[in-house]
Amino acid sequence: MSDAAQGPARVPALAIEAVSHAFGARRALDGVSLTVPAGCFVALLGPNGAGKTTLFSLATRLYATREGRVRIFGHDLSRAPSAALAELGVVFQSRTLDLDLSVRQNLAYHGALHGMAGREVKARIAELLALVGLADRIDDKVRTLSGGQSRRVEIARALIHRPRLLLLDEATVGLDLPSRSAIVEIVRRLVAEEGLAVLWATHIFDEVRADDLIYVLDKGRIIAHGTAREVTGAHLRPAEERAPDGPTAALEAAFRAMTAARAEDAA
Ligand SMILES: Nc1ncnc2c1ncn2[C@@H]1O[C@H](COP(=O)(O)OP(=O)(O)OP(=O)(O)O)[C@@H](O)[C@H]1O
Repeated sequence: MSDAAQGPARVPALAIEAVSHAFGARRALDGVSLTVPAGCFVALLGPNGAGKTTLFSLATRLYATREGRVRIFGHDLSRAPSAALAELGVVFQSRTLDLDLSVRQNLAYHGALHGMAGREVKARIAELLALVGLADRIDDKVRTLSGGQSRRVEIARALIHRPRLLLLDEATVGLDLPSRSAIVEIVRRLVAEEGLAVLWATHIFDEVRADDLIYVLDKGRIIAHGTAREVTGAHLRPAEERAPDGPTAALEAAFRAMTAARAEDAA
């Protein structure tokens, strides 16, 4: 029996197993394994150059997986790419909306690419724009939107075909605090209310909550995983863990300690 046939409760939304990737002699990912359970928010934390975007490029089949395996709701991305990709929505790090088209046109184009019928696309656009709080901007050109608003349109676009897994690569980078909070809030609501599974790549610690599952990626390797609370506890002495600045500062301190220890080992 294939993994996809075992029933939704047991099959993870995303299962990355022992994936490696090299650009020439540079090994960007080295035996990375990571699981996003169905209906869960998982954060992928890593500094610049850790390999987050490379991992996303493999999980979206932008790059072929040569070493290891990627499965989306049990569908092997190499062997059954259509079934796997039908379950997947992606918000890439760089902006990809057409600035001279309206919000509606950008979304409708994407719906057509997924083979959705016109009436279905129209209803889905209305539903999604209400969800991201942009119903009143439907006929405005994307050029007239703020950075945070365009990001929200990109989230709506990624969800147009009703995927059950959403990958976001540093979706809040370059945004001010209120815009960042609004986006994190929308994504967390989708997880809580719609049962969406999310892999949220970031290097911003205050976007992670103590109960979130996190994976810490550094120089192409997963160096810690568990809940943020567990990872913080495992890598900090108790006095630091009780830092007055709270869990964000504790997580950041734990992260610095882990990556610094690896840098010393490598020296
Ligand atoms: N197309 C490429 N050609 C050569 N090397 C690359 C390429 N893309 C990434 N790399 C290298 O692979 C490593 C991982 O890069 P990647 O972009 O995946 O990291 P990242 O965690 O997404 O970083 P950032 O947060 O800065 O986007 C880096 O050393 C980078 O220089």
